Amino acid sequence: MESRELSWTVVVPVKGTADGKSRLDLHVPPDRRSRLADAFALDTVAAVLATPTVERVVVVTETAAPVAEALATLGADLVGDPGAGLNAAIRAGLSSASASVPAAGGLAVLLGDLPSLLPADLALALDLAAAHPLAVVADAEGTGTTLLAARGAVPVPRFGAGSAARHVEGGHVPLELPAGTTLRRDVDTAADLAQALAAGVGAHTAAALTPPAASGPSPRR
Ligand SMILES: Nc1nc2c(ncn2[C@@H]2O[C@H](COP(=O)(O)OP(=O)(O)OP(=O)(O)O)[C@@H](O)[C@H]2O)c(=O)[nH]1
Ligand SMILES: C=C(OP(=O)(O)O)C(=O)O
Repeated sequence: MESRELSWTVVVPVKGTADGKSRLDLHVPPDRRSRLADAFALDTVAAVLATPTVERVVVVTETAAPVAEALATLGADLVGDPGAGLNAAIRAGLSSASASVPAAGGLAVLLGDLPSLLPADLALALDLAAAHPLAVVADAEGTGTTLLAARGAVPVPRFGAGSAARHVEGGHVPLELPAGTTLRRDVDTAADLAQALAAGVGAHTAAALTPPAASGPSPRR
């Protein structure tokens, strides 16, 4: 087995604009939906920063976006979004981050819509990914991608509908993870959000769902 306990640099794309999470049909005003999208990103990045083998988190976003300052306050480094879609944003993050990845380090891409993510689940996946030059984790449906990881290489992002199969075709090895891992629980739709709430969500998402002066879901952490 190749070296374990690599330290990782993780690139997280966060749209940060008002049109994020357009499939999340909750019958709420658009500003509320975009606050929720920001909360997903904050919970995702907080979990990544709490993962012991993660050394650095690079968030690619519009640096003027309301969420950018909060992400930086958590401890993420920011890279400006080139404004040419998800794959271009990820390539910008990888190109900025790869220059400072140590020889014994790994480089990963994690999507920023995983409000249930637990650091232990990410740590396990990164540990397993360390055995492969390129690895991928599919979303709960098995069609999308939540994580790409690379050791001694740079992941090749081919995100968009059906991306898991494209990443496998591109040489990323699918990781076998325990059933129920929170790493696969991305939130695109209201049904996904219901499942995420059942698994438990981070404090930002719980707060964003709690109407003022009323009780709502309790944060898990
Ligand atoms: N920086 C950046 N991040 C993006 C971009 N598009 C999507 N993302 C992020 O990538 C992750 C997964 O994206 P999607 O599920 O496609 O999110 P989305 O575009 O907000 O959602 P839909 O409108 O429902 O397609 C989320 O963390 C998004 O914030 C982009 O153009 N730039
Ligand atoms: C962007 C992707 O996922 P989602 O289904 O969350 O949009 C993807 O898997 O490429």
